[in-house]
Amino acid sequence: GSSSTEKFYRIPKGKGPHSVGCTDLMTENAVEGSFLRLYYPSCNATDNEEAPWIPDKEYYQGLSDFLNMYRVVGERLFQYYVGSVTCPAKSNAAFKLGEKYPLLIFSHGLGAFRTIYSAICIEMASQGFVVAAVEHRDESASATYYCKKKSLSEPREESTSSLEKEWIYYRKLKTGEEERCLRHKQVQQRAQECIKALNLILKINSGEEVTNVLNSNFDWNSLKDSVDTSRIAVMGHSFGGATVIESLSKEIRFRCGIALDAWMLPVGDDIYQNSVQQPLLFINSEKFQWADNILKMKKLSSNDTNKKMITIKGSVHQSFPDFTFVSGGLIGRFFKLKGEIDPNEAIDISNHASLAFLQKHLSLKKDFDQWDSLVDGIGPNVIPGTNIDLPPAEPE
Ligand SMILES: CCN(CC)CCN(C[C@]12C[C@](c3ccc(C(F)(F)F)cc3)(C1)C2)C(=O)Cn1c(SCc2ccc(F)cc2)nc(=O)c2c1C=CC2
Repeated sequence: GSSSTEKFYRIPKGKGPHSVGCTDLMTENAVEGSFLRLYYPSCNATDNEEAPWIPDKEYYQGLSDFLNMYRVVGERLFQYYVGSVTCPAKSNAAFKLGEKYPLLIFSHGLGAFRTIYSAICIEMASQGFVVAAVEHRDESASATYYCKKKSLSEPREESTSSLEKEWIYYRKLKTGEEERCLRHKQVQQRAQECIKALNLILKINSGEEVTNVLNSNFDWNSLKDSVDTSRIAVMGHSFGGATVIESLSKEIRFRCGIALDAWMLPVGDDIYQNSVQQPLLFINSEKFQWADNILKMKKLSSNDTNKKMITIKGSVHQSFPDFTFVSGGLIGRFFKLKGEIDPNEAIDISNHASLAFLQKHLSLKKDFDQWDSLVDGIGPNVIPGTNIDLPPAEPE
């Protein structure tokens, strides 16, 4: 129904000129394959349904593991509270032809997965981006899966739409295990998965046939010659922010990056030998950051005018993922899913600053430069740099 509460707890629609579709793509019957949710400008498909926000119950089980809850409790809680939430994008809607769109690769955070940053991805798609939100198989996601090869002995009737899904759950840190070591290995795999996703989209753009092991009726051939292969960026939240930095240093075709509340621990020390040449925007929340984390960002940005940092006042770490929109006031504040700032205001600041930064560094011909002041930390609820007090700089 359209009761007021439902509208209140909804993931915001894209505000740009395009309707948005979304569809899932998985290649290879192996953990080494690519798995991504594509958000894209679509024709105004009225008869398509909105996509399910969290498509399998195993994601609830993975979230319970991640949040140290009993699965039997977590699964029912999530099913009850968010089981019917859809994301405001039309499932498998026809791709909007006629324009070459810049490409954005999105990397999720620790314990997250590909579908829960839909407010950001849908806004970017509505503004004319093709967005590939990858699902990482480094065991940092709450849950993910790959489709096992159909064994020859199995009945081969076409009707068997049920895929044999092999689930991989969140890997907790083992006692005595060095977190830096595990996270550094994971961030390298995550960067490779972003580069693999980039190559996959470019392959599709060139008109090459790609096998989607998921049963979807989306016509991937409609993406032929629709991606602007010279305008590609990478974006991510928290662990995904570290993945942005690693991906930029490994892949020059990523022309710039946006790190949302980056978690710098996984970033190896070698990165500070100026191996990130591309422009990079750090968009930080007020409450998540701490001195050591900020100092690593500053070390990376050492007097490089192409590296910018802004902080959104009143925001928290969870102001970027979708839970900030679907949780009620009480739960939202208890779990720190909402800050003092209204969640919609916070995501608008983040998205507008991102669009302005992307226009500047991908030389887009849009009107996103209207938000240039935000990238300089000028505007309501935003400050340049950080609110964190840093120790006085070491004398040179
Ligand atoms: C439990 C102890 N600890 C395990 C390591 C988790 C501690 N934790 C804070 C949490 C995530 C929290 C959360 C989410 C979601 C609900 C829900 F109820 F709304 F679903 C509740 C409560 C619990 C806030 C984080 O890890 C924060 N964080 C995240 S959170 C990304 C995420 C994951 C799942 C989501 F559903 C939404 C967002 N991504 C990162 O890359 C990094 C960090 C920290 C450093 C690097």
